[in-house]
Amino acid sequence: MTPPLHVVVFPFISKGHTIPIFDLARFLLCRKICITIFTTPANRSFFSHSLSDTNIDIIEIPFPKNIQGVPPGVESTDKLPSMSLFATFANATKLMKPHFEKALESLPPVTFMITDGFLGWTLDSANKFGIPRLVYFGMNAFSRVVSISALSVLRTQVSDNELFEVPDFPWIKITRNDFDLPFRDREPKGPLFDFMMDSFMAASKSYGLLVNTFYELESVYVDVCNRITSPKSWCIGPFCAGNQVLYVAFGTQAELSPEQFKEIKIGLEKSQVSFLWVVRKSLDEVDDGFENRVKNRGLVVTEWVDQREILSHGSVQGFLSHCGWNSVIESMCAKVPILAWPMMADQHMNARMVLEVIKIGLRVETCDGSVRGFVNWEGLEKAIKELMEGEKV
Ligand SMILES: O=c1ccn([C@@H]2O[C@H](COP(=O)(O)OP(=O)(O)O[C@H]3O[C@H](CO)[C@@H](O)[C@H](O)[C@H]3O)[C@@H](O)[C@H]2O)c(=O)[nH]1
Repeated sequence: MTPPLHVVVFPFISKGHTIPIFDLARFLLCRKICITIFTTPANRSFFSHSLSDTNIDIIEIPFPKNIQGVPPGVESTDKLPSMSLFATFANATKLMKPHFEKALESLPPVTFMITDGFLGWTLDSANKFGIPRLVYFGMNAFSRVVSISALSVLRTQVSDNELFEVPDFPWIKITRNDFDLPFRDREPKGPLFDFMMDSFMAASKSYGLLVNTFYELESVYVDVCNRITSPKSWCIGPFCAGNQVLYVAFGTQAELSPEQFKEIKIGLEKSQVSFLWVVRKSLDEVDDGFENRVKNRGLVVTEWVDQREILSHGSVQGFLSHCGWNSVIESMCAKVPILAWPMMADQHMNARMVLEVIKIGLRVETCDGSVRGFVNWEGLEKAIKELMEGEKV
């Protein structure tokens, strides 16, 4: 058996950079990737608390002491007395390099690392250990390419509030004041500028950029980004939608054979999706370890639930349903697409309506292609993946 992929993750020590990385890490966990995440002692409790439901290994390495202007114990940008200390703070992280490398030495083989763009110094460590570095920058493709394209105009005399066309995107008008200091200066310089240039330089020599966006949202800007900058930007967001939950419930009357039950369990396990499965009777007399194997992403409930509330939860992105009319209409109201698995009564007609008339769902595949056929785990896994990930397999 091939060993699981192992990824080292090092978010920048600021909440706005760390929180999306937690989402990304969960996304990787769902794909059976082992994760080791780095942070500093003062951030440890935030990490442990936020990741308490996962098996992510947290390694803390000391944050440098006696950094001028940075009070002792301040290890996150939200705790800085003033953001004017940002460059000093961010530059101080470079002193963590020996600790980071010492920790890397003792880890099992690392497949790749994902480190924040502001931790540009990790590129050197990555190269030393022969580990590809993927960079996470908090910004989207639009902000990035519009800023790059505007550089030539910022070098001119254009005044602070004068609208100008962005050279590569003439339909966008911005002003010099849309940029922070020192970047809006005609000739920007200073510690923050130098720090950013170093960060961008390190990113450009890395393996790839992970962007918290999706291609369809800003395809024009992503395409330009990939044309004028390197390495490639991979749009794998939105990270916050990484934990999409499939709600599985077959109403109050449908009966499933033990064989069919077994296939559902395997299908849910293999699909790797997060799920909430409401069953009318307990899963099995024999404990086959199913609930334990899916414990970080799947929940089986045997009690009555508030289905409407579940469907209206933002994480629920799909409903594997028997297509009882109440379930269909509740799913529609909650704007949740349906994976239809009709079983009896009007449900077959409802499924046809869902698929062929209002087109708000897909259907599970039966072994013999008939509407009442047995559904094996492969057919179920395939349909779940298509519904949840848009992947036609
Ligand atoms: O734990 C639970 C289980 C069910 N529900 C609710 O119970 C209702 C279930 O209704 P439905 O989805 O229509 O399923 P059935 O109970 O199976 O419905 C029967 O009645 C429907 C309406 O006539 C028919 O369309 C179905 O084929 C028939 O099986 C829905 O409102 C659900 O929200 C909960 O709130 N919590």
